[in-house]
Amino acid sequence: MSEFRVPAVDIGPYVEPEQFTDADRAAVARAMDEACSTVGFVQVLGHGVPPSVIAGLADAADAFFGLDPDAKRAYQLPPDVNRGYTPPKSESLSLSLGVESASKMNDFFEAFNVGTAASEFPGLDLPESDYSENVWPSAQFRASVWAYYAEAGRVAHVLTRVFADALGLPSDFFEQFTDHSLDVMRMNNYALPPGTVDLDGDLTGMGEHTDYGIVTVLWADQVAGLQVLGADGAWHDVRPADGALLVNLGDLTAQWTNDRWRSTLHRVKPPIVDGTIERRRSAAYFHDGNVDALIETISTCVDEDHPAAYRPVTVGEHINAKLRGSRAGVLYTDSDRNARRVRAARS
Ligand SMILES: O=C(O)CCC(=O)C(=O)O
Ligand SMILES: [Fe+2]
Repeated sequence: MSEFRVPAVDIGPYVEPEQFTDADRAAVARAMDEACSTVGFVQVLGHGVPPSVIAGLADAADAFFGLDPDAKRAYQLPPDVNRGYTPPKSESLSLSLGVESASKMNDFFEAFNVGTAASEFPGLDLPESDYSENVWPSAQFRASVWAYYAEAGRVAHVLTRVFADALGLPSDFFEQFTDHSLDVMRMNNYALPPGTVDLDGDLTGMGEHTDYGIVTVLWADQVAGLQVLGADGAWHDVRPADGALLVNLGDLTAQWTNDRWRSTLHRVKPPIVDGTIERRRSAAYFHDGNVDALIETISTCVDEDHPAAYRPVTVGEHINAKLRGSRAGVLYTDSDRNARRVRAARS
């Protein structure tokens, strides 16, 4: 069996263009094309996010998740508002895929979501239901989380420029779809108090899913748990290398590229040590695109051997159908292919 590996790509030549040549950038774009075509997950180096900003994010998440359950629940919002606190076992990501979890148990992660708000674009009439305002447990939390949010957003934007080059498109191709991008960051905490862990039950940290948008920038600590479904049909453990951010493609990119690039299935199954869950943390920054952008397969990705596989969809339509699955328990039904891949991997 061939060894599963998440390729590393150093995007330094795009982050600090003046220090590199066009040939350096072309090499990055080629490496990205290879990674996106084969795995759909990439270890990104040279991203330029200061370690102090990452440490600030981790500290803010630790401080919040360390509060009493009641204090955390004060920041819970209705399921149709994708912001604020999500208690453990209130979502089921596999429902976003059209698959019910074997035990019908919800995922045990808890999360805190922040995102882009309509008020950031006073000149545009953006729907508040998508671009909801944030809630902030403290000024310190807000400053630290927002500093990282800005950095992750910058990295996501740089990545779309790498993608455009890798796909042979004009470098600014994605700008028209992302100038008021509906971005959301989910900070995840995988932990259950000692004594509450039912070792015989189905312990899913986060159920299998694909991400919904264009690209995800994922910071994760190095505790095991993240698993990626390889082209070989098996689940593989993935841990970020020192200093790396994990990057994976979402459904909209698979759709744009007619599956030349992969929106890779992944899930989280944190290890159990001495009868308790080894705590794990992550923060997924979802770069989803403008709510009103129409995603149509890129013409260079369609030919006789690769007929167009998807009907055009707006970002808002797709993201909301998916969120109704994960957050509101309404099974998503437009993804037979992915649901089949998950069932095949289970058996
Ligand atoms: O915790 C992780 O490493 C993955 C999280 C994830 O897949 C998500 O939030 O969509
Ligand atoms: Fe994900």
